[in-house]
Amino acid sequence: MEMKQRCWLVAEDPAAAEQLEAKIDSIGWKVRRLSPPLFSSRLEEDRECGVGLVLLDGMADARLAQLEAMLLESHCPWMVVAADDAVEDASRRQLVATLCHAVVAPTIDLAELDCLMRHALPLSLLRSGDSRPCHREAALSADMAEYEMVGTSPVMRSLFQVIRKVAAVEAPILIGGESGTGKELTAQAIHERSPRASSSFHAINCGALPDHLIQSELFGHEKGAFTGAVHRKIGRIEAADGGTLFLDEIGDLPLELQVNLLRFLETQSIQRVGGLEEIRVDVRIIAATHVDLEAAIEEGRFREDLYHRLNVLHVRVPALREHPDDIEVMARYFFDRFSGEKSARLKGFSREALVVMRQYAWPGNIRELINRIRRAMVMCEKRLIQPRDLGIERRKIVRHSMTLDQARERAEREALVAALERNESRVRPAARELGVSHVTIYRLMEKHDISHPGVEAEG
Ligand SMILES: Nc1ncnc2c1ncn2[C@@H]1O[C@H](COP(=O)(O)OP(=O)(O)OP(=O)(O)O)[C@@H](O)[C@H]1O
Repeated sequence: MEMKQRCWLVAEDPAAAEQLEAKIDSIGWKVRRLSPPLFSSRLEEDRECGVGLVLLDGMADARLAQLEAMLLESHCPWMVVAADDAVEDASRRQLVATLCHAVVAPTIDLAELDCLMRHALPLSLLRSGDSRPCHREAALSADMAEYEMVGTSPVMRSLFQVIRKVAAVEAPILIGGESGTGKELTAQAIHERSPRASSSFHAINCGALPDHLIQSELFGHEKGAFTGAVHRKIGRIEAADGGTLFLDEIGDLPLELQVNLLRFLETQSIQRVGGLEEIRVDVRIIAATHVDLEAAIEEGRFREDLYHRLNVLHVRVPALREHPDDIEVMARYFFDRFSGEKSARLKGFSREALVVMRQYAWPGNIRELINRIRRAMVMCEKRLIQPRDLGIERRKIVRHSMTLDQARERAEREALVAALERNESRVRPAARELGVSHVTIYRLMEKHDISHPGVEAEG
């Protein structure tokens, strides 16, 4: 038997409510009636209701303040059932215009009403701080809860799949991707899924430390090893014993330290600066880079042997512009996350803001998205965030717009990822679906840097 969808029905007049309830029930909805007094806490009585109806005809003026407070707290989209003249009064008009999703006449065709209500349902999930689009599978929401990584597009789903796979093995990992795409978050997610999860995760940014400090920071030093070394210091590698060490901006590691790191990866032991003792340390290294390390090798800035040692497993984190379908979901997620900093009046994003966010190229990726949303939440003086609050002007969008070639590349990548995902990463069925040979699929996977489910082993 099919489960009935549930909806709220708010009405002042019990007889009118009963009549409307019978009609809505006849089109397959289970009605939860709310009769005055209307307190927001009553919305807790049934969290399954995904949409609400308000019968405005016959509602007393004195009730409007209660109704407004309740609608403000509610995550549901609300529809007003009212005759034309019921919304002529200015305060009623204001309430309906700002807090309701639709206005329908009491004489509306029931099939039409059913259709409107069903279409409004997904809004309640989007607004509830639960950034899951309602029709995604449960597995996906579990992914997000696990890593606090938001994303439901094929590329992000494929990233979640890779994270799970590489977490289970012990080898070093190299994470590639532009700045602000979520490389550190990915490393953390891998750690949390790995057998080392109960031990610590240490992160160090190789680009942020002066050259003369990095060595003792990573490997530690003995007392008296150099001027100023008044105590023995345990380095980050040793401190991470049993856990995971995340080395961000690995391309910035000075060449002489690259040798030491390589030695550690080969022997699993370190020597503190000024010490002779070989200390065995059990640490999993995850490195990340936003620069092309192969180019750095060509230029003599990065050791090829270290590159192969680190790049045993490779994970690529996509740029935000490669998964524009996630932008709205992420925007709402961050809006909810920072909602403590906003004015009570601010309710969300205008349609125009959502459109420009989708078109913008996001050179700073998710970090930029977060910063622009936080700023907009402070700057916005209206109920809904506008493009100018985000500081995204049309001009910028045009400048970053794609060429036809870029658009083709993107579409090709997206089609490939989606087909592999639909076929559980099996290449031959994906090839059949896309009407190409399996050799072409392998070529395209290499071209677009898409990991094979087995995760490519190098070095
Ligand atoms: N999928 C995601 N869902 C939610 N938040 C995310 C996601 N990816 C990244 N973030 C957030 O975006 C910000 C930037 O992410 P992170 O620091 O992991 O990026 P990065 O690639 O390591 O950046 P950099 O290259 O500059 O070191 C962080 O606040 C992170 O929590």
